[in-house]
Amino acid sequence: MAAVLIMGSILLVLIFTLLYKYLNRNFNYWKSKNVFYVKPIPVFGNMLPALTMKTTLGEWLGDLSHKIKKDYFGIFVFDRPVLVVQSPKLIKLVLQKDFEYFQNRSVAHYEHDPIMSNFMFLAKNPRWKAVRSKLTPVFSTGKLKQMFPHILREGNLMVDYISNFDNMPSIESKEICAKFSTNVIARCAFAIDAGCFNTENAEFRCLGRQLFNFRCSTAFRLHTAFLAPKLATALHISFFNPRVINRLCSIFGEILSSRMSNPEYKGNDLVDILIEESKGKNVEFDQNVMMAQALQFFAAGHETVSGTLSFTLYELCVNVHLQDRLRKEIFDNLKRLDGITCEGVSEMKFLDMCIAETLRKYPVLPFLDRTCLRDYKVADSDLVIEQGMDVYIPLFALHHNPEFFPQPEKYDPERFADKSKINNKGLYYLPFGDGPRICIGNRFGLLAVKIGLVSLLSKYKIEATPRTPIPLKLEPKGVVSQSTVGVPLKFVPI
Ligand code: HEM
Repeated sequence: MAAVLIMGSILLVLIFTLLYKYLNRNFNYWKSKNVFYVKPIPVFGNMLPALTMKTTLGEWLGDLSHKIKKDYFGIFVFDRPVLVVQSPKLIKLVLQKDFEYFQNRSVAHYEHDPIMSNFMFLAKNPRWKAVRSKLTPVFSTGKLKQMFPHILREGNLMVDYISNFDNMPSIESKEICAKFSTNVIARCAFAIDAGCFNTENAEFRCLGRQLFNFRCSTAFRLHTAFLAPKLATALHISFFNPRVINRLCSIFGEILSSRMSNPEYKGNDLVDILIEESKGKNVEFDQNVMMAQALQFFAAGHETVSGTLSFTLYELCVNVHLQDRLRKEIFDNLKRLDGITCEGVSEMKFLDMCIAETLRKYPVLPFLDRTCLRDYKVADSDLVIEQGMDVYIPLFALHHNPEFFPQPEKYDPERFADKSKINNKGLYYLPFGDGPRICIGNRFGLLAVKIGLVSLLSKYKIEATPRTPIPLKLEPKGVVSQSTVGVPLKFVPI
């Protein structure tokens, strides 16, 4: 009996020792490379604050990078060494000049999944390049001009919709912005009416809500895809809820078939381009690739636009003098050009400055990620980024770094009065990323946010209510920047 107990104890100690060694096997990596690093703890590496949902991913990386004032440093995401790059010059090399080494994101890829493997955001080269070059024309200057009246119409519908709540002390403005952005994407990409302002729970809105809600399952999917990409790939943990994806596929499938069977109809939209690309000449561009792009635009477009719009409304109601200044610019412009026009919207400088400042304070993504494709020796440095190493560019931290943006918590559009002063010594302001993988929808997204703001501010004064959170807290379960409690505001007709 005693012998069995002794053997059992030895076995247990052996198992724990092996497990401990296994979990710590990579923790010598940065030391061996002579790179400054943050001391990890077994299993979690440096991830504990973000995993316990005490802080958002952006704030977590921000805390680390503000303490470590170095051009780059090593961290451990669980047991995986990752290089955090925060020198503007080095960021420029990674994103732009030496892009050939850093063409792919480190986020999970889904080769087994015919739709997800073709999502532009997730796709790896060479597939990414083929898809990106075909879809670039969707957002040409000419196409954006054609979209303008559609977006403006949705802006007017949003204003009408809010008039139903004129006497309400507080309404959830993020939800209204999301209805607007969903309608805009549906109209511009698929030439259909999502009907979010007609029906309270229109199907497109419900599906969009499910893609970025705060449920634990959504947080688990998105966090695993970004932070444990190998696990997500190996276990086929889908980036988005498969039920939502299946439903969207069936809706977009119907739209595509109906358009293909009616070739004389031209929507001047994403669907036209997808169909053109798929015509015989390009076997690579099959139904799945088309479907993936439709889904990609829906998923990427609505949360980004609605978030930026609602964060701007929030800051303008907290900083009333800025709201007054912006409204004056809008009124002057509308009076001079006799209404909201495409040229007028692009001329409004203070509008542009406000949105730039919103995107600084609330960047949509907490960090940009790239994987090094082959060993990369950093010029004038001892650093060699090895093949397979993941690189994080801490977007939120850079945007909140007092060295680049003094008093970073202050909402101050004046920072962008002279844009030539921004990113003049490398890259540190990156709301849309940069380089060949820069956001493909950036000009479209900005146009939609601008039209949304001009439509609202020309008709309503926006006020804080007792329910408006001051300061606003970001939701740790969200991978993109989202307020924990939405953005409740009061809209007072002018
Ligand atoms: C305010 C609005 C938006 C913001 C702040 C934003 C931000 C971003 C950021 C930070 C990236 C990563 C860039 C990088 O890694 O360098 C990205 C990528 C992307 N965005 Fe946006 N986005 C916005 C709107 C949109 C819209 C409206 C669409 C489409 C309708 C869109 C489609 C995409 C796609 C497809 C990618 C992946 C591009 C690639 O890998 O080549 N985005 N976006």
